[in-house]
Amino acid sequence: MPSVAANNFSRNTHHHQAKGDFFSRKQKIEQQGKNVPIAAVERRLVEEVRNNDTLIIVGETGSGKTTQIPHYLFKGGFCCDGGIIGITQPRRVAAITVAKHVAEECGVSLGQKVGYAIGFEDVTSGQTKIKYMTDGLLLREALLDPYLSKYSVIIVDEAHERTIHTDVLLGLLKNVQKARSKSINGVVNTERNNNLNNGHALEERIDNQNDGILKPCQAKKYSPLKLIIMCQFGCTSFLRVLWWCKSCSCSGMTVSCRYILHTQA
Ligand SMILES: Nc1ncnc2c1ncn2[C@@H]1O[C@H](COP(=O)(O)OP(=O)(O)OP(=O)(O)O)[C@@H](O)[C@H]1O
Repeated sequence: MPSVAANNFSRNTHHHQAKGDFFSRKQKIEQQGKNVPIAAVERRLVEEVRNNDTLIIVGETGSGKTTQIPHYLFKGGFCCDGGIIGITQPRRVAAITVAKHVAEECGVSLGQKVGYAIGFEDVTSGQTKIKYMTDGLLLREALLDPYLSKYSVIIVDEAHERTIHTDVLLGLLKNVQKARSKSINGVVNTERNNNLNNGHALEERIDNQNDGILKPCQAKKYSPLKLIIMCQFGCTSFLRVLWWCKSCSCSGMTVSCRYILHTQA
């Protein structure tokens, strides 16, 4: 029969081994987050979001768009005014697994700084700043809160999949963005828009024809909504119809991520 001392020794060894495993896994995950190609353009990316209300990000699969960009924006101060960063996924399982992975990478419990919401399952709290969800869920939220007022940034991921929810969401978000912008300025800032779009007024004309779905709120002022659409290479033509875009490449990357920039919807 093993002695008490031997039992204690074995328990301590197990405890230290588990602790060691935990820290080496944590280190590995943190390292993984730093090694993705998109990490090379973190500062540039945050700057682009700061300067543009709508950004279309095109990058290869695995370059780190889904897991890293929300965190970069959080660090860049996009939640400072109390707003949160919402990221939509076409599939429930993706929303859950990515949220778990990002929470682990940030070293927080799921449901605190990083959470997810799908169907009737809501793993978020008052502290949640990065929220992964299905695109259908965000559409449902828009029925209750048409201005999506709790979001400072909304990221539509996997837009190239063109699910009905994603397509409807893109149209809706464009309207929300415009209404929120009007609630502050009275008008959409077309001067900046047109300058950065090389003077193209086409989009503004199309918008005026479709105006009236969501009227700008007279009584309340909303902060501008930053909108980021993420998709894979070669799938942006439908977005160019919805938004008049100019494009620019980001140099110095090991795996290319192209940014197609747009100013304001
Ligand atoms: N749930 C997860 N579990 C473990 N590792 C993950 C998970 N999600 C992402 N990763 C890791 O993070 C890296 C970046 O993935 P991420 O999903 O951010 O890339 P992406 O550019 O958004 O790709 P995609 O366009 O396919 O969504 C991956 O290479 C993978 O190693």
